[in-house]
Amino acid sequence: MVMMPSIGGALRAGGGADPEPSRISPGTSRRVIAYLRPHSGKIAVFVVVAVLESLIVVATPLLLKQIVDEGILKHDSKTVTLLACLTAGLAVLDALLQLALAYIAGAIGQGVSYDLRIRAIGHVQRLPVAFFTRTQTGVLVGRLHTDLIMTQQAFSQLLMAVTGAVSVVLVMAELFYLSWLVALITLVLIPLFLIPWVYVGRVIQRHTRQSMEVNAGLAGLLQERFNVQGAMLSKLFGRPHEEMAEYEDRSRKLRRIGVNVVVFSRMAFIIMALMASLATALTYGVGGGLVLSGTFQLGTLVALATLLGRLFGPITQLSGMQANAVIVLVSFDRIFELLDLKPLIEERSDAVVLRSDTAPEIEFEDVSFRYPGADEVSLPSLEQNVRGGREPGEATPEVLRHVSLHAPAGTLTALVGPSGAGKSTLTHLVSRLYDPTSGTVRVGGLDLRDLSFASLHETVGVVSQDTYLFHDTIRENLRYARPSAMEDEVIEACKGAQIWDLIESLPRGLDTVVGDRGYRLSGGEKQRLAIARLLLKAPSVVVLDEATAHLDSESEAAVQRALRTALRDRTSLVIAHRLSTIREADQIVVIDDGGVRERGTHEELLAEGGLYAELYHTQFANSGGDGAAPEGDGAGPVPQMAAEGGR
Ligand SMILES: Nc1ncnc2c1ncn2[C@@H]1O[C@H](COP(=O)(O)OP(=O)(O)OP(=O)(O)O)[C@@H](O)[C@H]1O
Repeated sequence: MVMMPSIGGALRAGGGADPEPSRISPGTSRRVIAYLRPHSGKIAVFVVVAVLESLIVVATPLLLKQIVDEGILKHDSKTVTLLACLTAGLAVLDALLQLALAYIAGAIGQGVSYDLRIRAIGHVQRLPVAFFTRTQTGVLVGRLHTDLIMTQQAFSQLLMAVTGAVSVVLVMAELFYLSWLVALITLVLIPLFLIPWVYVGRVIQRHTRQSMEVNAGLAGLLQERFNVQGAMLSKLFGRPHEEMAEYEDRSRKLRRIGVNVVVFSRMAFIIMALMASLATALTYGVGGGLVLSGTFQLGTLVALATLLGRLFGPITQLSGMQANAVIVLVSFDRIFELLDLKPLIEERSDAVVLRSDTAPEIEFEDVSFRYPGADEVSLPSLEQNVRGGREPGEATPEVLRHVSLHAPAGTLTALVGPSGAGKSTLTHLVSRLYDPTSGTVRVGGLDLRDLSFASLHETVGVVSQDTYLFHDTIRENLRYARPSAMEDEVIEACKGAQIWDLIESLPRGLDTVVGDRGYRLSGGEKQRLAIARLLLKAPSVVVLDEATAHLDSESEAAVQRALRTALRDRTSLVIAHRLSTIREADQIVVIDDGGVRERGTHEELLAEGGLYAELYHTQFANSGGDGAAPEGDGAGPVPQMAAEGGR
């Protein structure tokens, strides 16, 4: 179209001026169009209705011309009445068509955002845990939620502006039909106003992306600080004035950007309104002279003036189109960026199902591992609150080196070793949170990478040290492991986990809400709930990270009994912090510096006098015991065998 700047061109130009924050990746428009394809039926109806509506827009000035020339000037009241009624009827039809357009535009806009949202959430669900360890939750949520709300609004408005484009074309055609001179003057005038408009569009584009980023960053920060753990940390260690200064700084940025966006958006409208007024004055100036000289009729002048009013209306609407197109493209681009992140852990198309009714053996064969680097799993824009940022191509060290390990079916393997030795990493590989960099992890003789996700989840159950509970009732938290579980099964699991007595004593029993992340429960209670959740799931492989937190002897004994039930007849890999667990283990594997240093039973390893014996004695020496003490209670924690004996 002659009078409209290319939106893509304006965006690219804007990107050139400020490459980082405002650049839209090449191909974004093409990908957006792909999302429109499923809605092509609705779009076709929309275009037909838009054309009909625009035809009404251009028909009215012609009717007015007839009223003046054939009715008023010829004193024909019947023609005046008839044409006036027709004009009114068209105005009503126009209103109804506009309503229909708004409905269809809304349906298309919402439909596209729905598709994009479902795709994006589904994709994020498939991303590896490494992605979540690097990404700031609030920033991610902002991108998936706030951005998409903005997109759907902008998208509907964008479609509405399309009707404006059709009107502009038809109005210009009619202008030429009525007076080529006025039409030419209009055509010359419009580009003069488009120059400042293109500039305004670029500024709006830059500010839109900046505002999305600052908004997401602030949301991320608030989410981090205003959850129970964040709030607690901030109260204990935080510096409220500095933190407040940070919030103020970000809010100030938002305020500045917001003011700029309002001013520049308004400026676009002002330019358009000014153009309309100047063009009308020009029409009456030039056209008035032409009427006086008898070149054209008064009716034509009225029609021209009306038409010009109808031209600048849609152009004004189109000026919003640029800003809306920018919002849509920027938001889509940000979601596409996320969709382009490849999930590192995928289910094979020919994945096999592991029979999980009997406990399988676990085997590590020459496994080495390093955590994936930021470039492989994350996006710099999702780590924006991290001070100092990250280095591109940042290499990560090898955490496990040539680990070979065999845990026979139905046995308990205790993992011990200094802090940072790689024990948790080893267990992460069994639940396939990560895949080894080299070597193979097998469960039941099958490579984990060959298993279907469903059977892997069914087979392997995990109880981590830091129990995570949703802000929901105890019942729902437990049933998360098996939504089909009946009430008596839930109770049975609670009894097995030694937590039923406590639940029964609560006024609301299983309907007690546990609080954000289970904050209303003690450490021991939370771990027992986690064990109940595991029992409900009844996996044949258990990966357990024992709590290191000190429990009183009563909860200590309860957790110990719960564990005994949880581990019975299962193949288990336990990061052991309690002597009783270590002593009950069929084998103890000592991990040190990413490798297996020793393995054997408690007695064998003590007799060997190696690292295990050293850790064991150091620990008891530290706690004032003589090495014989643990025999007595058997349930005492091995206080940071890890930390104190560490490297
Ligand atoms: N998500 C991660 N990304 C990168 N490196 C990690 C990650 N998690 C752990 N590491 C590193 O891997 C090494 C092994 O950590 P791991 O948690 O497996 O040790 P651990 O033996 O379980 O220690 P602890 O007893 O203290 O829990 C450490 O050097 C740690 O810094």
